[in-house]
Amino acid sequence: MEIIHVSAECYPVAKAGGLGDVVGALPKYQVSMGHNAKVVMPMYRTKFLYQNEWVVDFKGHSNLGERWFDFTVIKEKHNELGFDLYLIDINGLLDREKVYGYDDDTERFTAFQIAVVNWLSHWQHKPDVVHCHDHHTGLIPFMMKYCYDYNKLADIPTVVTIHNAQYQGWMGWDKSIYIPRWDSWKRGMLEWAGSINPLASAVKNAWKVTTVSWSYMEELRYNSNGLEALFEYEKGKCIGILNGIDADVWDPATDKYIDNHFSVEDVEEGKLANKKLLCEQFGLDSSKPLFIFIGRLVGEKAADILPDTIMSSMYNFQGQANFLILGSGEPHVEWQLSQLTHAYPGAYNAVIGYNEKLSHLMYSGADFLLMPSRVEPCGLNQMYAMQYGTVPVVRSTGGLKDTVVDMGDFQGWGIRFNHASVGDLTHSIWRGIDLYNNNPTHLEWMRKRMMSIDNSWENAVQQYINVYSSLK
Ligand SMILES: Nc1ncnc2c1ncn2[C@@H]1O[C@H](COP(=O)(O)OP(=O)(O)O[C@H]2O[C@H](CO)[C@@H](O)[C@H](O)[C@H]2O)[C@@H](O)[C@H]1O
Repeated sequence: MEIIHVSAECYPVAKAGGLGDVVGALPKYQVSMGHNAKVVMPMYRTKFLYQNEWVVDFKGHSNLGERWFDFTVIKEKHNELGFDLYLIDINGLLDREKVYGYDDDTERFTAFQIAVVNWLSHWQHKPDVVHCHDHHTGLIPFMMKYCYDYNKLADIPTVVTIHNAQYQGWMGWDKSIYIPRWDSWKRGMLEWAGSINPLASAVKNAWKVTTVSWSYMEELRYNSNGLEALFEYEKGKCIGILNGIDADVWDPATDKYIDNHFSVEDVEEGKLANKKLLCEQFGLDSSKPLFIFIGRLVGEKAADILPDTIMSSMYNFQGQANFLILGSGEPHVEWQLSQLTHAYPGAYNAVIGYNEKLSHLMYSGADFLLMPSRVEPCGLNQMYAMQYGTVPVVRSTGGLKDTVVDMGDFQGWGIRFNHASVGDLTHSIWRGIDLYNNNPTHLEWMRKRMMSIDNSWENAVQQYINVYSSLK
């Protein structure tokens, strides 16, 4: 099958979070199973662009309201990622270093989507499916059906995958002129609650909607930032498919970012060697359990409860644990987490920023990973942690619920709790400290158990292929 993935992120070209990981891996595994998967994304000015060779595939032009723009589609020459990678360049809009966070993100991603459909409309043949990811590509199913210039694409099946329904790309109706000439009788197919809502539009117009875990699919019907009724109405075309993890990147036996490789057999020795490195680097005590947090410091991840949880753990458990945080996000949380380094030298440290290499060392050297997320569609961190024998300490929600079984349950290997609160998280940290200090044999068993779980992409890929096939 020929599958076109359209996304704002794709690792290692540009990644801001889990979306990048998924779009960097899923097409590669689809290709390895005999399909012809391609990715098209914006041409940001990232390292990957300058380190690889490109050929021009197409040049076109279009309008964003009254603004005329030229675009160029370039293709990576040597199939470095294991699939065809296309980048779309639009000067003045996409030629930036970061993926998101600019005042004109609406204009940037709308122009990107227009360029994608324009490019597809010039193809001599039709792909089997156009697979859009998140709201940045959410207007594409509408454009393919209802924009006069592009509705020859209307019979190509579209699938949208929701990685995160918190962000929906809302636009005021004044921006409706950005969308190329469209059938104004269909305005309802763009709208939700008075705005143009690209995510809602994707759910309405795509032939099939998927999200990244079964539990999150259920949750969307009662907690999806305003779209609950829509998910209830459209539930017939929605399906949950759990993400996999990319074993080429996330395997403690081969990980290019760590020096001390290990596998199930030598997990204790391997992890300890990495833990010692980490503790040396961050002034921590490797004889005590090491709890880490990696991720965006935002409300959705409940990063705001970390400072108080760390203070309460330091007070209640009298320095029996170490903490190391890596992340960036809301400034007041960044500030609080930085300040704590002065309060607890030797037991706590924080790196504010984004650091791919350090994240690998942390997954491999830590004992416990904290994920108190308020919302977690799938969560990759806990799956990476499990692959590296690090016990996930997670709130029972979304994909966390689907991938982690509490150690109190039959053959469980994780720690789960119910509320994103300082009390629940502190209690879970205590369960971790107790396990580490008083039951190391069971901890070792849990590490081996979680490392032998198969979270590979192969299974998920087959489910996506089944979805595409059902649309033929
Ligand atoms: N400061 C930092 N330095 C280095 N690495 C960092 C980092 N902050 C985050 N990361 C990395 O970014 C990724 C985060 O992935 P997640 O899936 O946990 O969350 P995210 O909310 O971005 O993804 C959304 O999409 C994914 C994919 O579908 C869903 O799993 C998830 O639930 C949903 O919220 C991991 O690879 C993590 O290691």
